[in-house]
Amino acid sequence: MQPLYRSQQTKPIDAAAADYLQIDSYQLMQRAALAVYRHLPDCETLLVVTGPGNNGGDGWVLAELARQDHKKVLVWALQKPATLSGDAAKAAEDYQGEVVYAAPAEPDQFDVVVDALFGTGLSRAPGGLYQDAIEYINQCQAKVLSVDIPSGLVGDTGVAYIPTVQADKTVAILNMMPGHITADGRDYCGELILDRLAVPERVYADIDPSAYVLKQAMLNLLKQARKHNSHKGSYGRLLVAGGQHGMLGAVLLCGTAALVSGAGLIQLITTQEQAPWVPVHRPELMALGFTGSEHQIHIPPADVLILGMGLGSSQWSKALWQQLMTANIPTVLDADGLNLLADCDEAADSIAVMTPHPKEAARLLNCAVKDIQADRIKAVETLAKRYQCVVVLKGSGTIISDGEENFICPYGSADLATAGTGDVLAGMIGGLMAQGFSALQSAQMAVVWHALTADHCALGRCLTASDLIRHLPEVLI
Ligand SMILES: NC(=O)C1=CN([C@@H]2O[C@H](COP(=O)(O)OP(=O)(O)OC[C@H]3O[C@@H](n4cnc5c(N)ncnc54)[C@H](OP(=O)(O)O)[C@@H]3O)[C@@H](O)[C@H]2O)[C@@H](O)CC1
Ligand SMILES: Nc1ncnc2c1ncn2[C@@H]1O[C@H](COP(=O)(O)OP(=O)(O)O)[C@@H](O)[C@H]1O
Ligand SMILES: [K+]
Repeated sequence: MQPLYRSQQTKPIDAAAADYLQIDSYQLMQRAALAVYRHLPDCETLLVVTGPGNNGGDGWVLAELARQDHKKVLVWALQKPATLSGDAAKAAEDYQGEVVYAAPAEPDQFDVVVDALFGTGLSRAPGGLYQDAIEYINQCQAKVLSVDIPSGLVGDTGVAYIPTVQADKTVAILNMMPGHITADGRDYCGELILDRLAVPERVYADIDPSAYVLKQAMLNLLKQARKHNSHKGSYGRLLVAGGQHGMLGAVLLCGTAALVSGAGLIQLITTQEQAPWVPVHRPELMALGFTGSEHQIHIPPADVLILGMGLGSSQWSKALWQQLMTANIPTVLDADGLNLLADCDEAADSIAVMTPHPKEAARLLNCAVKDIQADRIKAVETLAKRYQCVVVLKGSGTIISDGEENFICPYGSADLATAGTGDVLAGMIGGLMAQGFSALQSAQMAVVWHALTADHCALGRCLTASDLIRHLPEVLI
């Protein structure tokens, strides 16, 4: 799996790469700039906007390459060459073309704008001249190519400062960062290309990544899952509990998704009044009614429990939650199941996977949603360590953690931002666990499958949860 590194880790990576290639850091910068130059869209005229560090250095080198390639190039230097240091100073010195120190008039004279303002060294929100430059770039009609990462986007977290360069294409050099694909990342990078400068991954094998990128190939495991000589009992017994009065849909979506994901036998637990309606909506699903606090539920044998979708927070909800959480069944905890957990101090040993969206994660960690989004990896890791389970932090660039390693999903889109798609995801995770996949594998495969289904449908508008379930099998063909 493709590793993702934090900004602090990029210096040792650069050093290891230079060492492997037996070149110095300036030659590495030249290679980086050439790599980016090769990904430049077809153009005659380009503006290269350079900043104070080595990202700017890449820009100066690229500008000279373009000049030698007979393009009409203009460098807009936010920092005067005399005040640059190290490789960036050398790069500026080697540039033989035209330079300006203020915003060029007629921004539409350029076919392409190269954003070489900030890379991994961004340390705060761009202000003053830098803010003006980013706003200028964003107003240009030209195609925008960002060197390494769009300026203003924080590589470690994917938080986009206001303003951040809105790139059409981003060429990441040597390594990718979590911020390229989680939180705001995918809204700013445009087409994302990684150029490893022909340095094999093993060269930085001793540098621990911050996370890994999940891959479509994970789903191959699913295609091999069914033996000829098997029966429904081979694919597990699953309980799906939730759906207080008026919320039957949540458990129905979850149970149906588990069914389509291949679980053998599925039983829904909902209110006494709603239970008879379950097979009317979906004949393959069995149902059990829970009347309330006085009712000691007879819990059927089960390999996995999915708890919380539409569960609510009433007395009925709490009583059902309490009984099921102490039933010692490996549990996928979602939605209100998580909110009830946030309200109690009890240990919850049976939780195998939890699937919070940022608001649910914020309740569990007793902080604000913006604190979760400010560092999604830290949040998911903290939850995984605290609850000793696999945690799936949903949203753009869903992150999975088992407390040891983190995995980010590069697929999916805001087409999934619609009621009930989270219930579907919980059902898929539980459905895969019932078939014998580990909690981590199930979370990884379900997240990828769920997101790829949205990409496969590519509606560019809301994908309803029911349609999502209907299209799931198409991704496995
Ligand atoms: N090392 C190598 O061998 C290679 C590196 N490569 C390239 O180098 C890039 C990393 O370079 P880098 O470390 O110099 O960081 P970079 O992002 O250019 O800027 C840091 C400067 O910006 C400043 N600054 C930060 N935020 C600011 C703000 N809001 N407003 C104003 N200023 C702000 C910051 O100042 P400070 O925070 O110290 O005050 C510092 O002066 C990397 O992304 C890749 O493109 C490739 O060529 C491959 C070989
Ligand atoms: N912008 C987005 N990009 C990618 N996936 C998204 C986006 N918005 C929502 N999703 C996905 O859609 C699902 C929504 O889940 P959730 O918020 O729990 O909804 P619900 O509770 O209504 O089922 C999650 O899997 C989430 O990752
Ligand atoms: K940049």
